[in-house]
Amino acid sequence: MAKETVRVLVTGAAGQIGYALVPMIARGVMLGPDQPVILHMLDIPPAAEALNGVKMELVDAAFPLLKGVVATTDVVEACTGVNIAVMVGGFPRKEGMERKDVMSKNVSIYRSQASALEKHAAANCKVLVVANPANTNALILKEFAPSIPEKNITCLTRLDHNRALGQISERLNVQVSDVKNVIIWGNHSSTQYPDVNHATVKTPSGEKSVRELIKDDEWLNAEFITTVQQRGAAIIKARKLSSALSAASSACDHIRDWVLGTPEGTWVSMGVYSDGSYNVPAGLIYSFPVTCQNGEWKIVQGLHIDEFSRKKLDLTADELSEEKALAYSCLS
Ligand SMILES: NC(=O)c1ccc[n+]([C@@H]2O[C@H](COP(=O)([O-])OP(=O)(O)OC[C@H]3O[C@@H](n4cnc5c(N)ncnc54)[C@H](O)[C@@H]3O)[C@@H](O)[C@H]2O)c1
Ligand SMILES: O=C(O)C[C@H](O)C(=O)O
Repeated sequence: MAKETVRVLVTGAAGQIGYALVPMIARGVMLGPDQPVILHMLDIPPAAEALNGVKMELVDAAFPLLKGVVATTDVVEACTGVNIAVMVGGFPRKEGMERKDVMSKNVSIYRSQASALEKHAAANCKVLVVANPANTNALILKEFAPSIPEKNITCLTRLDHNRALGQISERLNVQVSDVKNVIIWGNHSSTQYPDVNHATVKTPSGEKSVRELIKDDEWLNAEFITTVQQRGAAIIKARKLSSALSAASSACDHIRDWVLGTPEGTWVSMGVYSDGSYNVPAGLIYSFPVTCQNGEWKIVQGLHIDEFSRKKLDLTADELSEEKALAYSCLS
């Protein structure tokens, strides 16, 4: 029997991540090759013409799974009936702007879009915030959409997770698909902690720990961590634009695993509402290792955290607490 069509919202759809993301969704990369979709694309009035151009291209590409396209600058129309919301739209930092200026603009965007989602999205809509500061935008969205269950509001750290897998695979000269169970803890920022202490690689003689195979703790505890933390900045330096295809692909990975489940024995990283696991303060959107089943994520419990890791988990939590305070000060 054909599956019921799913409505997927992409905000900021005329931007560069949007341009990479919408064809992936229309091709079934996000929800599977048998899942029909209707795309809802939102942008702001100055981008309306470009947004219409993206819609024209979607029509021209004749995607068999794409059952309709709503391209609009009206947030209510965009949010109505959506089952999945990927929030990419936001205000980027410009020359001469203070961090607080950007935070205050995004806080007000996420506050109003939270209300629209709460009122008009389908029941049980799953939300992924991509736009920076991703964790804090997601937290504001949660605060202003109190009737959306907190477990339904997440932010993207899967790109950082995938970057960590990529670095390990390059270093060991193994297939990236044979590396698993890295963890990104904390904020999608340069304080994030990419942790390989539980990561493994599939080898002809069985699964081996990444530390055992790399045999270079100095590299793993320093250069590897900063490379992953700074990868976004390195892409901006190289492309003069921030990451887009990898961000779009990772957003698809995030939603696919959330909806369709993580493979047995594998976890992924997602920014989720902290319940105090691993002594991370409750009430932050913090990236944890999670497994997903039946459309629900669960934080992986019981992993040993050594002293080195503890400091890093706390540092990125402190930054998130500061961002939260800054966001609240913008609201008052
Ligand atoms: N979490 C991650 O891993 C990750 C990775 C890459 C980029 N990002 C962030 O994603 C965001 C988007 O990046 P991009 O390169 O696509 O930027 P972009 O500037 O190309 O696109 C952003 C789009 O958002 C639109 N927009 C602005 N305000 C809006 C609003 N109120 N409602 C709807 N749309 C609005 C803009 O008009 C623009 O089309 C940025 O904040 C970027 O820093 C996050
Ligand atoms: O680093 C950035 O500012 C862009 C984005 O968040 C990324 O990680 O590529």
